[in-house]
Amino acid sequence: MKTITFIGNGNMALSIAEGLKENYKIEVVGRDSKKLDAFEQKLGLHVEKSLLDNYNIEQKTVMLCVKPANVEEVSAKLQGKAEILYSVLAGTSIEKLKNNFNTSAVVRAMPNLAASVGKSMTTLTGDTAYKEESQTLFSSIGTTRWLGSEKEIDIATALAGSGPAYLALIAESLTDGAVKQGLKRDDAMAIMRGLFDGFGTLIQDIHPALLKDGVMSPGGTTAAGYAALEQGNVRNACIEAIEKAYKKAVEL
Ligand SMILES: NC(=O)C1=CN([C@@H]2O[C@H](COP(=O)(O)OP(=O)(O)OC[C@H]3O[C@@H](n4cnc5c(N)ncnc54)[C@H](O)[C@@H]3O)[C@@H](O)[C@H]2O)C=CC1
Ligand SMILES: O=C(O)[C@@H]1CCC=N1
Repeated sequence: MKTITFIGNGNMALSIAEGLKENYKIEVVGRDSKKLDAFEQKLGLHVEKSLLDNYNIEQKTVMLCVKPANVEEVSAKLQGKAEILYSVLAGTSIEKLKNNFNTSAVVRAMPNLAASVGKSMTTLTGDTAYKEESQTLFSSIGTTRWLGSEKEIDIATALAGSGPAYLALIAESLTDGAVKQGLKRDDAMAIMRGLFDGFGTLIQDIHPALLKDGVMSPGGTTAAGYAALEQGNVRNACIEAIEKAYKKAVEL
């Protein structure tokens, strides 16, 4: 069994480790032994746990899962040269990773929160020698797509990395709208969840514009609601959300 060494033991590390644990041996490296114990407990199987100080990454397959601002501090504590460094850090360039970490190869990955339910949309880019291995690794937490440049993965970060938060805003506000009109909160929540479940399947095979055409009856309810969304500039707000998130990724 190949070993994957997680550096960082937060939400993303745990979600990815959940997907990998059947087929890979997991090691985890962090700052706090209590948090490492909690990670092991949540994962539900024995993992090799180590503290960060002077940890040796020689020839290891590393999964870097700390925050972008921690790169300098974390890399300074490591020894040895990794075989490959997978980084899930938003907006952190391969050049910056290579300048800080001693590693033969780097692949950037951008999963999303759905990794925790095995349905992440993960984009990948970096050393093409690891294209296949990275796709195999990350397909254990959902769907993968290899991209040809770091600019593209920064845009994909805005779309699919941050996307669950945008859809959550839509989900919450539509539910609030139904409550405002008099639907009970628990009924509104259950109906919203059913809506997203069905929509998630439908959108796999149909263009969004055609889906909309299929729902909208002449002079009907959908046309009335849809016009209100257009009046509220929701389309433009979505386009701007991607622009702002992409620019932030470039800044990080
Ligand atoms: N949460 C999400 O939906 C997504 C997050 N990401 C990326 O995943 C990375 C981790 O995010 P989360 O797991 O959500 O955050 P988290 O806060 O749950 O985990 C961060 C980890 O970094 C460790 N850490 C923090 N400061 C440190 C330091 N100075 N030295 C050593 N370790 C330190 C923490 O102990 C923790 O284990 C981020 O870089 C983020 O850009 C990528 C895709 C989606
Ligand atoms: O908000 C963030 O910066 C991270 C990257 C994508 C999702 N969460």
